[in-house]
Formats: sequence, C-alpha cells, structure tokens
Amino acid sequence: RRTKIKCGFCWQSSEARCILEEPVDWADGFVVVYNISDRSSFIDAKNILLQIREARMENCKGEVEVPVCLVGNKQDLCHARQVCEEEGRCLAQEHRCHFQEVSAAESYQDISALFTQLIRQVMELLKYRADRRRYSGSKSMAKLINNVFGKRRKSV
Ligand SMILES: Nc1nc2c(ncn2[C@@H]2O[C@H](COP(=O)(O)OP(=O)(O)OP(=O)(O)O)[C@@H](O)[C@H]2O)c(=O)[nH]1
Repeated sequence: RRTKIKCGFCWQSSEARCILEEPVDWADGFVVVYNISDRSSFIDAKNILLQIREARMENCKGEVEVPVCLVGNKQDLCHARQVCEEEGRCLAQEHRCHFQEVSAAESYQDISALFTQLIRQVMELLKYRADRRRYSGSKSMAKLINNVFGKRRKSV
C-alpha cells in the first residue's frame, strides 16, 4: 500500500522573508534550511522553527511531534561563516529536532541520507497515528456493542 507524504515548502524574498503560511497545518515533516554564511537566513530559520512549534502545540495536543530537521547548508564556505555549528546544534536542541551541516555543492549523499531519515520518521509517525485511530475505533465499537447488548442482557 502506498502512503502519500505531504511536504511543505517555505521560501524567502527580500520583501517578505520567512513565509511559511499554511504548510504548518498539513505538512508531515519539515526540512528548515539556512545558509551558514548568511546570519539573516539563520534568524529566518529560527522564526520558522517557532512557527512550526506553535502550530504543533495547537494541532497535536499531546500527540507525537511532526519530524523536523534543521540544516545548515554551504558548509564549504567556512571562510565566510557567519553562524557557527554550535549555534545550529543548540537551536535544534531547543526545538527537539535533528541537526546537520551539509554542502549541497560538494556532496548530495548527506542530503539524500537526511531526507531518507526524515521520510522514515514520517512513515513511523503515520503508522503510529493509523494504529491509534484503529485502536480507538475498535474501542468505541466495543463500547457501543457493550451499551446495546450489555443493557439488553440485564433486562432479560
Ligand atoms: N558554495 C556553495 N554554494 C551553494 C551551495 N548550495 C547552493 N549553493 C549556491 O547558492 C546559490 C543559490 O542557490 P539556490 O539553490 O538558488 O538557493 P536559494 O534558496 O536561492 O539560496 P540563496 O540565494 O543562497 O539564499 C546557487 O548559486 C547555488 O549554486 C553549497 O552548499 N555551497
């Protein structure tokens, strides 16, 4: 059986940075990317993580959290670095998400592994939710049967 995974995209522009809009309501997972040689992109990433956290708190109500991965791209531009690795790691810890620095220009393997891991986490979450729905569905069916037939038995 095929599972459809919904992905959200956010983008930046000079006039309106940090636009997340509705993906927070329906995306199954997030990859938030900043550029290690551009501090403003890190600030945007922070704001995006906050928006995701707020939306998760409103929507999840105690459920397992939607997987998020924070990525610091352009690791090869270390001479122009404006965000140190530790800052990225701390931000990820604060938001309980995975963190990795990569260089899309130098290697695609890390990025491919990162997406594979995220998709695996998303699949696990979707399975967990489906199991829970099935369990609560069968529980309410048992309750219904008990209400109908249980009462009848008493009155016989
Ligand atoms: N040195 C380096 N350049 C990169 C890397 N990833 C992307 N780029 C370059 O950054 C430029 C912008 O890349 P895009 O894919 O258009 O991404 P974007 O979101 O518009 O990124 P920015 O313009 O950097 O904000 C392109 O010239 C890419 O080749 C990387 O890991 N290292």
